[in-house]
Amino acid sequence: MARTFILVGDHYQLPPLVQNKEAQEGGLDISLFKTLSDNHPSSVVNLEHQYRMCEEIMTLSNTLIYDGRLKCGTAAVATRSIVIPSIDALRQHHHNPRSILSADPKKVCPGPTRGSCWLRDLLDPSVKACFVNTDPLLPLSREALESGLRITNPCEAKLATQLVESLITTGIAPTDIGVITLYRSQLALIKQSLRHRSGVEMHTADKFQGRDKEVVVLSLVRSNEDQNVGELLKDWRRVNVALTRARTKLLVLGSKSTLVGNDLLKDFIVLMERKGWWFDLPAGACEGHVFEDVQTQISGRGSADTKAEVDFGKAKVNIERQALGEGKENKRGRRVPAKQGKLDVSVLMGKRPILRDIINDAS
Ligand SMILES: Nc1ncnc2c1ncn2[C@@H]1O[C@H](COP(=O)(O)OP(=O)(O)OP(=O)(O)O)[C@@H](O)[C@H]1O
Repeated sequence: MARTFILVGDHYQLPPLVQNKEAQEGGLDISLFKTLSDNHPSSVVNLEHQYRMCEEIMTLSNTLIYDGRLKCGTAAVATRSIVIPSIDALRQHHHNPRSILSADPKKVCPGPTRGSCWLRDLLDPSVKACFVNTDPLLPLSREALESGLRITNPCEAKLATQLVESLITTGIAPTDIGVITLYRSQLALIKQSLRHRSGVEMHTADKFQGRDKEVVVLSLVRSNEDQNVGELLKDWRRVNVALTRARTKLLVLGSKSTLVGNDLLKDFIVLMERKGWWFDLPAGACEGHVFEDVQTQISGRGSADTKAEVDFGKAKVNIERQALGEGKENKRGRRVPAKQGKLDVSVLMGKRPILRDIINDAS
């Protein structure tokens, strides 16, 4: 037996998911690492230098979670910023004299000029950490409850898609881009609209743990009148993971008026406002630009293909049907209906909101 052992880890991030009730009651959802850290603080050594995030991005978790203990490993890490090879290419997401004829003149973005084009402003390399407030788009930016169970935010999905498309248009490699969201249903929506962008990694926060990307677009989803941020966002370890995956650019899409309903997220909002790392989207932001594929999926206005005139909600339903096997062909080429089991959600969930969110995440 060894006389000394060293455990390396970070109990400020998510622990393994323990679903078994007996195991939970026996305390197995608390890691050995956390137990030892809490009981023997004098034996803990903090590894303070990090080499992933520029200073602005590090400041978020440093202020909210790590009590200022983090430091950038080198000056180069602290000051790093994204290189956008051809910002002028954003022009191709703007209307030309012909396409403008079929657009709503009140919403059209006139050109990729700083201060008047939200995509240009957010893509600027000087924007390293930014809260992108969706409240000016209300009621369009409200969350939606699919089948009374799955939470999505179609407006945020559209904004995330446009940001990713713009990053790629301006020369960022798809493999340098990550999209993070809390809910699997929201992830399905974004994956559907970015299905042709195979290099972009899109995961829930839980699955992104341990990974990083040059740029991360984070969709927080929740936007409601009750200031209900949901159980997933209430776990500060999940928030910590989500805020620490980007190296040079982190764009957080969310509703200020909803997120201030939770103490930690309120602190986050206050910090972002105080730092000026804040962007209020202009009303009509979703419709001001030209995104061929996105437009056709969401509003059907982008092309003459009438088959594509489906809204985001239906697009999502389609992918879910594929996942269930519905509509697959059998050997004779006939369409076969999906096998469906019925789940009595009210019996399963009772009054347990955390379970509702976990089901959302796992479905
Ligand atoms: N000494 C170093 N010099 C330069 N880069 C480093 C160094 N150590 C780590 N990095 C970089 O920092 C990032 C984070 O490192 P790593 O994934 O090992 O950290 P971690 O503690 O496991 O992170 P997390 O648990 O938050 O995912 C990686 O992109 C890695 O390449």
